[in-house]
Amino acid sequence: MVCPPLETADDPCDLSLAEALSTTAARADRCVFFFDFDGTLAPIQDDPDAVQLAPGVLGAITDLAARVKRVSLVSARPVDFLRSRFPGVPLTLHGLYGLESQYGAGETVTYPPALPYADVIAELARRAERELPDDVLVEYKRLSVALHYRSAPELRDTVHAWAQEQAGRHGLREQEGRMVIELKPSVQRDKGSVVAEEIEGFSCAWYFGDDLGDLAAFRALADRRTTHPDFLGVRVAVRNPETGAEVAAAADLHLEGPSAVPPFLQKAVTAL
Ligand SMILES: O=P(O)(O)OC[C@H]1O[C@H](O[C@H]2O[C@H](CO)[C@@H](O)[C@H](O)[C@H]2O)[C@H](O)[C@@H](O)[C@@H]1O
Repeated sequence: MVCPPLETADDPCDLSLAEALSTTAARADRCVFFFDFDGTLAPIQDDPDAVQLAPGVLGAITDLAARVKRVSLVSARPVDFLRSRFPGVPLTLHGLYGLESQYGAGETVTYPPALPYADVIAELARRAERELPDDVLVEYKRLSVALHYRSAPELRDTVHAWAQEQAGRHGLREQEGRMVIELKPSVQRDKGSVVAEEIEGFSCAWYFGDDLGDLAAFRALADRRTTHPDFLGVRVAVRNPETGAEVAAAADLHLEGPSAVPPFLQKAVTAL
């Protein structure tokens, strides 16, 4: 565990941040850095389409990508959206919780078991527009649909009940997030399986996340540390008032929001 730099740890740490960075530097060619997108690299806004990177993120991620073996985004956003925010940066992109991926400049590939769900998801998005109150924002993403209640938090129970019923009826999975619930295919693919797959062959990985969907990725790093004691896995929680406590409790290190990520990365790049 890495000692949190921003607060006193309850548990004794067996690795300081300085040691984690020096170990990472020694293994930079076998190290991968993972980042969630919303709430981690970009501040939360009411309108998902309007979201932009926090100042300094583009430069910091570009610099980091030149120093370590791989930088990957692991997000619930579609790959095309992620690419639009990082034009020309050499990243591996995992969108829709890993249901689609783009490796380098290659084509976007879809996780095949999810494809049969495309029609039901499209129909569900249309029904959500008709059946849910106008204040619920329906974000259709080809293989999943996000039902946002950020502008009307009092609708949370209504939205959750609708989602639960539809999930049961169509054999879908629910994924809760920050003022949102998503319906997605019932397949064995999430941020945890993406990370578990990617870290094969690496001896070092960092994961930065802020939301409940990121907990599976944190667990993948912890599991790897259990089976490979020499593996360096660092879980970084980006704090927020919504899901922050649960995510922070599972992390080794805490940052105070997306704006704290670029200065932290620039320090890391200098250390590497
Ligand atoms: O895995 P992520 O990259 O963190 O994506 C999770 C969800 O992020 C977006 O929703 C969240 O951010 C919105 C824009 O700031 C905000 O309005 C919303 O309340 C948040 O839940 C995105 O729109 C969703 O599709 C993602 O599932």
